[in-house]
Amino acid sequence: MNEPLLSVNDLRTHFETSDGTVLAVDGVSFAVERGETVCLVGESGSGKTVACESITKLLPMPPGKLVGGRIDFDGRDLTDCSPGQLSDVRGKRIAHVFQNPQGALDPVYSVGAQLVEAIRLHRDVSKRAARERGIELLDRVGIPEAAVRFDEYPHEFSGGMKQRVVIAMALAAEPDLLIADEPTTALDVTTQASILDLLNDIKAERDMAILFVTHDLGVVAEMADRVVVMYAGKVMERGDVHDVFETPAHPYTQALLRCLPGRGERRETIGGGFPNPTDPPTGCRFHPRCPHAVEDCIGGEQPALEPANNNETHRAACVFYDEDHDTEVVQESAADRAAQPSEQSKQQTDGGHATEGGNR
Ligand SMILES: Nc1ncnc2c1ncn2[C@@H]1O[C@H](COP(=O)(O)OP(=O)(O)OP(=O)(O)O)[C@@H](O)[C@H]1O
Repeated sequence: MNEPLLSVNDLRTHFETSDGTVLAVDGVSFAVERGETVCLVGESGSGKTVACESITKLLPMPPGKLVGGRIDFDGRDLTDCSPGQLSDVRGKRIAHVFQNPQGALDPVYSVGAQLVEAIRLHRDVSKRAARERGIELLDRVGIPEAAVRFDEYPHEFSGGMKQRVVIAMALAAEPDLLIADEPTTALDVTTQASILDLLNDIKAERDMAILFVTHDLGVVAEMADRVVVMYAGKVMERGDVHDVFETPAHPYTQALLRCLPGRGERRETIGGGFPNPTDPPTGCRFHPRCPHAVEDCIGGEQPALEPANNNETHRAACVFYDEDHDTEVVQESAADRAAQPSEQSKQQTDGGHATEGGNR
């Protein structure tokens, strides 16, 4: 079998802060194959962005520290690269698109000048050829009258159009992997849908892989081939999108899926608070919020990712999938979930309360 394009193994990225060590990413493993979209999902603070930033060491301040693990990209260990080797990969083979397109564009230069620079950084072409390629790219990402708008400045573009420009700049390098971190969160629903369609079309045309970060499971359903569910710096579940949506194995994934709007009369929230990232619970990090938690969930380390539903590619980090426990206790199908109100919604109806997760 071919090696995956990207393979992240036991990645640990921590931040030293005055409150203690933030275990932002704490032993995370996943892979992205060529030409596929993998979605990283989980509540705010789960470590999705830090995991992505760790891949090309674009870590924010105060300096996050990659304290362990290995990141292999196309056969090269990125954790062991010199800054020069890393800059060959960053922006060329791996491009990033972030939530806020404003931050990615320089207000002082025209969109075209920035595109030409991005193109010439990666290709030895004349200014004229770069201009032609830039107009082609703007046209490809759905900017009307691309030749005219090429010479306009970022402030002359709407939020959705700016994000299209940023995607055009990312594509200038013809990357093998696009890391898209909540690229549509700041946009209205219609613009969001058209940008997602655009990314799907480009992926199919170019056989490009996408690592897509979102907390929106509706977006996952639109985009993902495979899903990695993160919680408090750990992977709780991963698998093919159909398996994870139809038979979610980890109680955390089941709870997240109940929060999808449109399933029942009101949008649910996951009960209990999100853990303190400097002092997360022992055992399964989700155990204080888990309706199925038993003694074995409380101590030690996060359970290993074990095959769920006898499927090697669908795995869950929950004690109920080891050989000592009865898996049926936590198994739930999409049909069961749609038919039954959850424990949390019962509590809400009974006057109990549930809180949105998130620590920022
Ligand atoms: N520069 C930093 N300094 C200290 N802690 C940080 C820093 N950046 C992120 N963190 C912490 O790392 C943890 C993971 O953050 P991260 O942004 O990766 O979460 P996320 O899942 O992407 O959330 P969101 O969906 O809100 O973007 C959080 O506890 C966050 O507060």
